[in-house]
Amino acid sequence: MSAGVVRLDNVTLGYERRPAVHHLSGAIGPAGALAVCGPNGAGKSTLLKGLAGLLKPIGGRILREGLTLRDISYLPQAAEIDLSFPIDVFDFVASGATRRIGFFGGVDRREEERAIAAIAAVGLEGFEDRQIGALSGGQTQRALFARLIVEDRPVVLLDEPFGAIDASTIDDLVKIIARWREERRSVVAVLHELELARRVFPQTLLLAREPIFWGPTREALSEERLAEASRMIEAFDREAQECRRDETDHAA
Ligand SMILES: Nc1ncnc2c1ncn2[C@@H]1O[C@H](COP(=O)(O)OP(=O)(O)OP(=O)(O)O)[C@@H](O)[C@H]1O
Repeated sequence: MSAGVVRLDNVTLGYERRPAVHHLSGAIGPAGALAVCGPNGAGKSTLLKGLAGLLKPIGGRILREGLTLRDISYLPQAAEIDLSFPIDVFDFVASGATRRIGFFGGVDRREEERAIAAIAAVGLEGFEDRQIGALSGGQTQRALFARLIVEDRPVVLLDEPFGAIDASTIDDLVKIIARWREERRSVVAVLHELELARRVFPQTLLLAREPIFWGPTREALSEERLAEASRMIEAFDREAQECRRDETDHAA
């Protein structure tokens, strides 16, 4: 699978016209593997939402060359995913085929086999009938990855896929990412685990509301650049606090 390219041209993303990330230019793919790192509040999740088409740029352009939004899988942060509805693991994983079979289409033998293979690939055999809401955090993440396998799209966006899961689950899911890379998909992952970024992703974007560095991971995650990112965010937070104080003063 040869993915197209997602190109960012001086992109600003934000909420209600308030910028959260700006001056971002670069390209992802084909078959790219990019870690997005940076302190809390750096704009990493905002960027992923922009790449997924959930947030329109308030400046600049995001171009999807040789791709449509339907070619992009997006796994939000765990806290944003509601898994309280009644569905078992098999049906949940098989629902990744919706784009191919439609909302009301039945899962045929071929799709059934895909779901079975995906469940095996993430190590969830034996859990097919378990309600999705009754899985542990690590098992849930495995099920979410299995659904991404069934989705079978050329670009995969992962927001903090390894938060609060144990080392053996991380190892298994890293293997899935390695397989996606062998299949020449593009993978973009927001990561707080810098060692994993160094191990798995050749390219890293270090973000602190604006790009600190976008390039080889070892260079992006140098001590100096990480310190610079922390300083930028601290300065930004200080400024924001002062602005809020101003607003309160004016209101008083
Ligand atoms: N829905 C929203 N409405 C308004 N502001 C938002 C919204 N989501 C995020 N923000 C703001 O945008 C900025 C960037 O947030 P974002 O969640 O993208 O950062 P992050 O790097 O992913 O942080 P973390 O590592 O803590 O998950 C923050 O100041 C945040 O408060």
